[in-house]
Amino acid sequence: MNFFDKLHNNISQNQSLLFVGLDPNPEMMPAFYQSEDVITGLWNWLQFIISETSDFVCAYKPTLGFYEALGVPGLELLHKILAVVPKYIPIILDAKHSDLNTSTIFARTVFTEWQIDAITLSPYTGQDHVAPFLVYPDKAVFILCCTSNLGAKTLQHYPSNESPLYLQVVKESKNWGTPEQLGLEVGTTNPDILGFIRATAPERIIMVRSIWEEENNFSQILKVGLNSNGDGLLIPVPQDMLASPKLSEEIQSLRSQINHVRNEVISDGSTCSVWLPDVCLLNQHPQHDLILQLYDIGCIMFGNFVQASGAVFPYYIDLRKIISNPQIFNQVLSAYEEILINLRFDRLAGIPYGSLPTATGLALRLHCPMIFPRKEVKAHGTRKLIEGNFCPGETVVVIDDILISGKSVMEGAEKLKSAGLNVNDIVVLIDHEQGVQDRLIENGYQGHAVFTISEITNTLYLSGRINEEQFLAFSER
Ligand SMILES: O=c1ccn([C@@H]2O[C@H](COP(=O)(O)O)[C@@H](O)[C@H]2O)c(=O)[nH]1
Repeated sequence: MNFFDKLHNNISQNQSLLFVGLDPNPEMMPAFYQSEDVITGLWNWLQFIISETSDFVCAYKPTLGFYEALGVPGLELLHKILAVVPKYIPIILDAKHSDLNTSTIFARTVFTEWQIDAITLSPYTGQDHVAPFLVYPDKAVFILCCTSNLGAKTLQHYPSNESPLYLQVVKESKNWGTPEQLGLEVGTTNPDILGFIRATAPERIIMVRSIWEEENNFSQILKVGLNSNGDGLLIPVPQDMLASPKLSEEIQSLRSQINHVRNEVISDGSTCSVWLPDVCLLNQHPQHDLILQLYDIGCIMFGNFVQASGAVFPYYIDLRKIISNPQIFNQVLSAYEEILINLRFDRLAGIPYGSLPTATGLALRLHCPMIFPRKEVKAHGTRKLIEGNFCPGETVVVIDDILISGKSVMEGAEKLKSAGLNVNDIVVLIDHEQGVQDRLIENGYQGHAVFTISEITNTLYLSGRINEEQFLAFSER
């Protein structure tokens, strides 16, 4: 089971967003455990914490630095602790690892040998550093975006409060991994900061830190950080509570207070005016979320746009942007894949230039060879009309982005046919409708589309993304 599912199972099973730090910090160890040698005392204390809290938390978070500071016995203690945490509770190792040259080997050790579920990472070495951790599909990372440390302010708020670096970290790291694999770590006592981060990353899990430093902000912090389902936050159990002999009672009381705020957020959300259009899930398009995401990243634009044919449409679709957003690109590939698995073909062919990345992604996913017809034939070199290897007589499925008149995709298909290949099926993401499918059939092709332009506009309108005027501009075309 992957980290995300394991976490969500625990959140619903234990009805808790709380996580507990399993930190062998001798300075915080209660007096009761101090008569023994330090490692034994810490081991007994941490075991007590686990037994008192395992029914009331969604995750545990050991901090690597505390174990390392105890030397070899500390690392042995870490392994003992990892072994006694119930297997169904995910473990997030707080390592804030950031070294590029050790990331591959460190990821392997932590995820395969130590069987840790997730790890915290610092963002400054960029995606190159995070990628080795993301090659483990069942594991996750939390990117440190913001800390409450006063000394960090000059960096985090650089260059200005309107456009602070910490928000840039959030925006950039969203491109590194899916919401299931990449969450954010945010230390703050300021509800505004958490609110900005939540608005920038509505889909991410945020592990909050330091929120207990100003306890009177508690409810406000939760309200801005929780998503509309009343989750999306991982909340730490205050450190001093872990030294209490009544830990189990205290953590249950804290859980109730948090769940009270969660319920308020859920009921506020259910009476909000934008809820109504979304409420009928029965009519929701299967690719509803993908449509909204394509709109949100600017692939679907409104206005009067002149098409290659000279016609003016009330929209323009620019699917070339997808490649800059790996998470959405992945979903787009899955949507094509659902259609392709029902077709018979020997090779995939992308139509240049817009559909070459998609065809390449699909070729890798489906382990299927790819070719492409050139847009223009070079006057030098091989002068090939078609790039890639093929055998005449093979069947090729053509991949394109959008069908408007069908002209460009049919031109590509004709080039493939002139080289002795069979082309029956054309698969696109968007069908503009207005008779283009019939035109394909008249020319001997079967068109398949993930969604039509009316499905897109209906979804955008029902979700409140476009207004009535924009919606009607489509229906009246
Ligand atoms: O909104 C649009 C409209 C067109 N394109 C580009 O045009 C072709 C499809 O046009 P046909 O008339 O079917 O030849 C498509 O491949 C795009 O490259 C677009 O991107 N967005």
